[in-house]
Amino acid sequence: MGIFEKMEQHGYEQLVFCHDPASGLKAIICIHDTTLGPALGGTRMWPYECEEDAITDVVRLARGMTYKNAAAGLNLGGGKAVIIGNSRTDKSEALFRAFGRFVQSLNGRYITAEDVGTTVEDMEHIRMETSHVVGLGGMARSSGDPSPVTAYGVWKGMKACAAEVWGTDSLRAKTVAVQGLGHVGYGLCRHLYEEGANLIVTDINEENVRRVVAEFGARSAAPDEIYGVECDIFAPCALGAIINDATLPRLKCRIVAGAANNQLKEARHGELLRDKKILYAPDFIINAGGVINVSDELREGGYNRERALKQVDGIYDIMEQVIAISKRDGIPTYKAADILAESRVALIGKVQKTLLP
Ligand SMILES: NC(=O)c1ccc[n+]([C@@H]2O[C@H](COP(=O)([O-])OP(=O)(O)OC[C@H]3O[C@@H](n4cnc5c(N)ncnc54)[C@H](O)[C@@H]3O)[C@@H](O)[C@H]2O)c1
Repeated sequence: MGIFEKMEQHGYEQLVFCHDPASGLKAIICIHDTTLGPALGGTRMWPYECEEDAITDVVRLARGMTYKNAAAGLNLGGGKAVIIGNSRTDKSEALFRAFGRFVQSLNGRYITAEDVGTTVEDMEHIRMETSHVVGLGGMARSSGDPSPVTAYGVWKGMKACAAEVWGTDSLRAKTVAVQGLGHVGYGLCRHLYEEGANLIVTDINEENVRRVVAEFGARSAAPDEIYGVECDIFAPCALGAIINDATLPRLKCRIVAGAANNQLKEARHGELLRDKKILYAPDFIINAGGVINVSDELREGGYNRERALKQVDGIYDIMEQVIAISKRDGIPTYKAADILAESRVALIGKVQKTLLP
């Protein structure tokens, strides 16, 4: 398929190929949709085997950001960038500064941030060449590590699901199985523990398990056992594609709600969850706390944590809306989430501007 054909298929606006011979930079920036505002999305550094793979990844991720930002109620469009290279061996100040110049050349149509393979230090190099970057470390008014805020949003989204299933959003005495106790999983466990939930946890890193068992009185399970434990809620906070043909028949929960990206291996697994009467909280709806937090840096006066957390509280209402659309249209929640995002883009796109000519 030709590149324009690919762009036409899902309405991509712009694909920018960036090459800087001196630093060896080879990057692609994709702007999917700027109806709601400048395209915000991180820069991923990955050793793609071929250019085709890099293009496929960047367009998929950019489109995902349009949906995530729109559903979160942000006035931001969707974009993403990929740098082709090995994040352990190919990084240099020159490479990220060269990339920063390309971001600057887009004049604010694309705003970048950290992603897989890039760090706060890399963002600081980008910042030397452009102001269109968020999520810097150590600066006054920077938003810092997004993970605790992501965890907070997941907890809120989970509570909205609980209200639907049990008629009360209290998670007290509910049993939650958490897979992955890294930055987000740990924070989620803290909220659940403080609310009085029972925890069953797993991680391939034993140290992470020990910490959550000691601090929050969790019971541990082996990594492969977690899918089949008796629980009320399953919270995937590690890997993608964990809702699949092998795991689905083993699930004994009423809700799946966690932070991991791309939890459904295929769309049909979203249908199968619904058939099993398991309420699925679409990942990009309930893990939007991080992007809401970082985007607050762009608002008037710079980052304000209180304001950011207040907006993350809204994930509860957004999850309620997703459930309402799913019931109204008789469709699984993953589809309802797409409808919510698409209708916001369509609606705001129709708002007439009233500026003087
Ligand atoms: N950090 C954020 O703000 C944020 C925002 C949105 C989405 N997410 C997504 O949430 C997930 C977790 O993010 P994070 O920042 O906590 O990552 P992390 O790397 O800090 O934690 C992931 C944890 O999962 C564990 N893990 C890996 N494979 C496992 C397996 N097979 N079984 C059990 N545990 C396993 C790792 O050992 C690690 O402790 C990722 O999918 C990420 O893309 C994170």
